[in-house]
Amino acid sequence: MRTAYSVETVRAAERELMARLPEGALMARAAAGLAAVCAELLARGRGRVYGARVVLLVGPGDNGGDALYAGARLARRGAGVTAVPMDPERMHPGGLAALRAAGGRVAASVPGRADLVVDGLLGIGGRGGLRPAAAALVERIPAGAAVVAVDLPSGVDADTGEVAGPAVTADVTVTFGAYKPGLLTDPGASRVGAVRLVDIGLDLDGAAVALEAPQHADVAALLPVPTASSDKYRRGVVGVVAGSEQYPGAAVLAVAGALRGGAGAVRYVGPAADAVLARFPEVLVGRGRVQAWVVGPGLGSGREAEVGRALADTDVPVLVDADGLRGLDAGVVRGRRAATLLTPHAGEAAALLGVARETVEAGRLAAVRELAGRYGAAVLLKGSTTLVAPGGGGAVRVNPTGTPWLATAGSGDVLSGLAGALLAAGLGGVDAGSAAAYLHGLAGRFAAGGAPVVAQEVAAALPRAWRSVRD
Ligand SMILES: NC(=O)C1=CN([C@@H]2O[C@H](COP(=O)(O)OP(=O)(O)OC[C@H]3O[C@@H](n4cnc5c(N)ncnc54)[C@H](OP(=O)(O)O)[C@@H]3O)[C@@H](O)[C@H]2O)[C@@H](O)CC1
Ligand SMILES: [K+]
Repeated sequence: MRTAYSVETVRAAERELMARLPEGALMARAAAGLAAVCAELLARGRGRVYGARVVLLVGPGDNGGDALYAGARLARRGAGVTAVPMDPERMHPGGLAALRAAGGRVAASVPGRADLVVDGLLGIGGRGGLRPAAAALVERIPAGAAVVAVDLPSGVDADTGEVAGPAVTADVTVTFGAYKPGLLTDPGASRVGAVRLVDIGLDLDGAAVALEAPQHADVAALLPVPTASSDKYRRGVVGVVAGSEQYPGAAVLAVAGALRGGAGAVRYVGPAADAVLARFPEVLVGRGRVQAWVVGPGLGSGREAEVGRALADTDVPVLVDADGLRGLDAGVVRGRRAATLLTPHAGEAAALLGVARETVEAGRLAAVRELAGRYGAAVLLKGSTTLVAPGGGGAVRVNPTGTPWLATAGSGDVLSGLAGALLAAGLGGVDAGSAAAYLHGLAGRFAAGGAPVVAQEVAAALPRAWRSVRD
């Protein structure tokens, strides 16, 4: 897992380490790592550091201090380094002295041309939207310059990824000690560019993880593999309650996802059986015993009783998606014994929370946590960065795979079927949701290959995604 920690946790680890080290040691480590990445970028872009034009945007705190010390290192290697302060009266004194001693200069405004801009305005001490003095500097970042953010892009909230107003968009973010949730969660995540983690010696073993991003090996360890003694019932039967006369395709796509999710069998319940069977003759039709239900894709309106019936099967895991989420009763969900996984997109999450869609989009992490808490269930919030929160609180999973091409009709139906199959195989709600999102994202990338993709191609690419994870 790639793990991210809250600012509070990082600060506590920092205090503990600082108490054991000489003053300035941590900042020196941070600045050395930052300067190394900057030098690498300059060498890649223009062949050498010597003679490069480097601009430092310098905030009033330690984030600015990191930038100044790194700037001093680049100046010593022959770069022309100009520091532009947000507030000329408040600059890290030691960093400023180091930069000056190395031949760097301070200017009141951002030069019109630069090879590299180092964003040292705000780090984990930033609060709320950028104040005007900071925003004015960000607006003047010269076009064509590579932008390196120090710790995180200024204007991005470290704990939530929220972006209130202007913010830096970086090519590379050099972060210290640990990932911060805001680097992995949109809208912040789309501002960070490539993230480089610099080890400064923080000890976070045993600290509470705020957000975790599974990697191939984590997902491989979760995926069910049939053994010699497996039969179709042991592998899990997933029941799919989906589709309507108006939306028969949703049933076909949810079943397609379920079939490729490792279930022993898929049982379909609903009015689109002909369409499902025409496509997948291996599907069982009609009610019967299942190890998990997927209920909701393409149901249309007026089918609440079917959702209620699935949820009433309290010993069997249930995934509720799309139309199934409408008017979902939190009391019923909380009363279930087996896992429940809710898979809303931002609009559905907003309806459940009684807020505007924009509120969910702007604060995805808060929204998914709130929903999971209210329903006491795992919640998978679909979107540019898919998040999965556990019902009982704790680390939220963020999906690192995926592609914007997946924002296509029916893609969510495939995901539901896939996650349902993993529930049927015995995975818990968070594991099933996050493993499904991971495979679905990879399949989307494979199917798209940089071109538009349709949902059935995503389902068809799922076996390749499984293989790539298990390799
Ligand atoms: N963690 C670690 O182990 C290590 C951390 N290190 C580094 O320290 C950084 C944290 O430094 P930090 O605590 O000094 O805070 P920082 O981010 O510089 O900002 C605070 C200043 O910003 C201001 N300000 C706030 N909000 C604002 C806004 N919206 N718009 C404008 N201004 C705003 C605020 O002003 P005030 O509220 O005081 O008026 C205050 O002056 C961290 O990110 C990393 O880079 C490394 O050196 C070593 C190891
Ligand atoms: K920054």
